[in-house]
Amino acid sequence: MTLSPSPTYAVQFQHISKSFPSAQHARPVLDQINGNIEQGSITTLVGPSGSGKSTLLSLCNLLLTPDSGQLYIQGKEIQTWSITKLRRKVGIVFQDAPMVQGTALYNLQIAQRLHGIDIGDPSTLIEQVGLSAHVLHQQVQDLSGGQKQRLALARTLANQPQILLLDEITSALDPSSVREVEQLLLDIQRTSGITLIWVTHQMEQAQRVGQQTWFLMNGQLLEQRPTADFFAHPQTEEAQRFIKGELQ
Ligand SMILES: Nc1ncnc2c1ncn2[C@@H]1O[C@H](COP(=O)(O)OP(=O)(O)OP(=O)(O)O)[C@@H](O)[C@H]1O
Repeated sequence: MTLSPSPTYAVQFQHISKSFPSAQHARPVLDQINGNIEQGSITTLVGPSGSGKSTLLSLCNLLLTPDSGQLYIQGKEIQTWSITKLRRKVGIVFQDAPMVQGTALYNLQIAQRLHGIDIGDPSTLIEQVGLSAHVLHQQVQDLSGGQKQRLALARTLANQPQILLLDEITSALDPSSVREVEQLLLDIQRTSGITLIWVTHQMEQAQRVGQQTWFLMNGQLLEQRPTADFFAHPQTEEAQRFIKGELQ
């Protein structure tokens, strides 16, 4: 493991720990996490419910801060980033994309209105995520789940992030929309070289999209391996049980 910060890595975790004082259990939610995520790679984060996956993602754009350890984004210590620059560089999309009442266009332009960020041509953005431009004038409450999730993606991509954090983004979609959103992200990743860090509960998805897989359990990073190796030959008993579906 590289201990000195390196810009060849999108993200480096060094001895990262995190607890929530309000949590009922005493153990840390993340316990001494060490690992590097290469620029332009796709890493799937898997593990039982409550293992710390979302917390790990939230540290990467300072929605949360670690209690201890060092976290580097593109070789630069995360606390030394300006929050605006960091949030543009490191985008995040959640399962339930928060939308405000109004048209798709109104939602797409939120960053432009709030922060004066030029998002470019809205039609180009919306077409990039596989929606036709007429959707821009529809009310968001009239969009399907898949369309809303694509809109959320377009809104995040408007900032031209270099790292994209995806938290269970397809778990509310029907199977065909799941595959479409996956393909869309893989295409975007291939053409732009963006780094994807993708939390998923769907093991087939973790295998389809991942190049590397990190397995978390009880706040510990128990395995970090090429995805195919991880699923074919899990090394820890915990991962073996998890892959068999014995741990949820
Ligand atoms: N803001 C918070 N305050 C207190 N405890 C929290 C908070 N956020 C998360 N936790 C706790 O931290 C632990 C890890 O949560 P986290 O959401 O990171 O897990 P996860 O692996 O993403 O789970 P899931 O797969 O169910 O989404 C859980 O025990 C959760 O209850």
